[in-house]
Amino acid sequence: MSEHTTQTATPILSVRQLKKHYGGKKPLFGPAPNPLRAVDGISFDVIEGETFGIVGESGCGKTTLGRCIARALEPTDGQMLYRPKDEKEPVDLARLKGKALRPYRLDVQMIFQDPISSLNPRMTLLDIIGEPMIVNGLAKGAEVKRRVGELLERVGLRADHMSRYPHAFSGGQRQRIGIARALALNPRVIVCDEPVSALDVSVQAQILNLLQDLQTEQNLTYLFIAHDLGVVEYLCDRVAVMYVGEIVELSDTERLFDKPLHPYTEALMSAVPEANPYSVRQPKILEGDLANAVNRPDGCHFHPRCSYCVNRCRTEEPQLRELEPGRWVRCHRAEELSLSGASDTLVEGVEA
Ligand SMILES: Nc1ncnc2c1ncn2[C@@H]1O[C@H](COP(=O)(O)OP(=O)(O)OP(=O)(O)O)[C@@H](O)[C@H]1O
Repeated sequence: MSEHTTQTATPILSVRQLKKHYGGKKPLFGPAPNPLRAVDGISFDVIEGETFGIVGESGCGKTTLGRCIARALEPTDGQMLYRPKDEKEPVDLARLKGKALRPYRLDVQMIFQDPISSLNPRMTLLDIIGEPMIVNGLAKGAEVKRRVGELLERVGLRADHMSRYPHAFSGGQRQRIGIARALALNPRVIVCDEPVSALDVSVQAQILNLLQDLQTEQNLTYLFIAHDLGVVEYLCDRVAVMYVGEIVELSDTERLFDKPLHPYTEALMSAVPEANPYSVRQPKILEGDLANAVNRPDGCHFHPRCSYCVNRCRTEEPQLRELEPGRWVRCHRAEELSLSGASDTLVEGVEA
């Protein structure tokens, strides 16, 4: 059975009990310290062609998860079962290394938050986009130039820009270069790590539209990491909400924003500033800091910050369970709470 999804389509990627821990090695003498559990037993399926959002506060493990999936980091434990295009059986990206990993590694590319630091300032666009093609044997000679020109035009730049360096471009244009570089390897899955959060709002919309057009054209699958819930609501088909290395809620986007099931999701939504003058929303302040990923609170890790906390939450750790088809939640009280969604906030009878 597919875990944490009720979609019937075959997943392109099935993440199972994925862990990435830092530290915790036993010293020569004395007990091993607790590791930092950046990602701690995460499972979900991603369907081909969908945009799967990953949200949560800074430090909850989103980037670590994305980097493990793109194999920029080696997971500590768990599986990442990827279904290659012409092969029936999935391969476990978490287990493969070196040469065996190489062909599949191309299929999963990453776009980074900061287009300035992710592009080598000493390389021209031709080298930045063309070199990975050459290294991976996808093109050589004049073919490289032709492909780079095509890619630049496809992402909204000009082919004759290829002789320039990244510093000659604006933030939005640099993100377009980052997208062209990811596309150069003909990926099927792209991990987009906060791709628009460093950009001006007007430029954000252009980049999001470009990503959507590319997805339709090339049947790309996106893992979209973000903390801007507006962007997530606009772009994602399904969303996983993370808290200290774990998924606390997983749902299709529409139902998540309409009626969240986890108090943490409700608090994240409530924290989004509203421009609507008719809103009667009382923002739920998320008190305290994100729990410490080395010494997490007993019971539900969110309980010290939760306004719905009861005794059971302090002692018994909730499991991620399917409350409605396709809706997973890690909260003992999910059935009895009636939480506010993003649209639950207007004065009655007044349209936004
Ligand atoms: N190389 C590392 N060594 C030790 N700890 C790390 C390392 N990388 C990340 N961490 C820790 O892992 C946890 C998760 O970090 P991560 O960057 O994945 O979170 P995030 O949700 O992506 O945050 P942000 O939105 O700020 O990027 C944090 O506590 C972070 O300090």
